Amino acid sequence: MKLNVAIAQMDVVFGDPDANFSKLEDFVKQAAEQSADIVIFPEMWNTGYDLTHLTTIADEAGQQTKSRLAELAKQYQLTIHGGSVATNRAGKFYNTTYVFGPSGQLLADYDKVHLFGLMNEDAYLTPGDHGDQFEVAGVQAASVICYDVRFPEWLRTLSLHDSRLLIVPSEWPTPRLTQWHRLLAARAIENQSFVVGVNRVGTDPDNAFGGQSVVYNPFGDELIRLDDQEQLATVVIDIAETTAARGFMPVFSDRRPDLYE
Ligand SMILES: NC(=O)CCC(=O)C(=O)O
Repeated sequence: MKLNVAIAQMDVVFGDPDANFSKLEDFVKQAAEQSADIVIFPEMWNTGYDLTHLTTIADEAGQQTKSRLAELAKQYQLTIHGGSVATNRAGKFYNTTYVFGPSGQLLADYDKVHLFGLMNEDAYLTPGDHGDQFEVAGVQAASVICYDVRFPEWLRTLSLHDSRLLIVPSEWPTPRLTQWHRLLAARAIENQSFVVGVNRVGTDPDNAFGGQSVVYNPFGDELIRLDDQEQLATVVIDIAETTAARGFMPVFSDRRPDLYE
C-alpha cells in the first residue's frame, strides 16, 4: 500500500484567519494537482500564536474550519489533515486538529494534550483529554501536535492501535530544529512507523520558524526534508516498510508492559 503525502509548509499570517484560509485553499488545489492522497498543514495555521486576541479570532466551535475543510476534501477528493487551528468552544480555547476524508467526512478531532509553556499556551489554552486515530486510504494513522512529540509514552499509546503513520503538525522555532529532527526520527524508529513533521515557515512577533518539514521512514531514514521556504512538496511512502520493520524486529510483541508504570 503506497500513499502520496503532500506537505503544505505554510507561512502563517499572524492573527488573520481569512488570509490563511485563502492560502490553505491554494495549497489544497496544488496537492490535488499532484495527485496527493493526503495533504497536511502546520500547527495553528489560522491565527498563529496570536493568543491575546483569541476571543475575536479563534474559530467558534471550529465551524469555519470544519465546513471549509469538508467542502475542499470533497471537491478535490483527498484527505485533508488540517494541521491545527485555534478554536473557541464554550468559552475555552483549544489547539485543535481536524481531519477530513474525501467524502467530506470528519475522520479525527484532537486537542493538543501537552501545552507548551515556552509559547504561553498554558496561560490561554485548555489541554485535550483524548487521542484520535483515523484511516487514510486504508492506512491507520494517528496525529499529535508539536510539543506532544516530546512525550514518547503518548505516541506509543496511540501506536498500540496499529498506527503506521504518525503526523506531527508544528510551529517549531528555528533554534531547536536539531531537536525536532532527532525527536521525530526517534518516534519513527521506536514505533516502527512513518513520521511526517509539518512545520511552518516565517516569523511572528516572538519567534522565527525555519520549516524543515520532514518525513522519516520506520527505520529513521529521512525521505524528504524541506528548506525554510513556503512550499508544497509530495513524497510517496510505502506502508509495507512498517510491516518489514515490525517483522524484522518485533518491538511491539517484545514489550514488557508488566514492568512499566
Ligand atoms: N508549538 C510548540 O509546541 C513548540 C514546541 C517546541 O518548540 C519544542 O521545543 O518542543
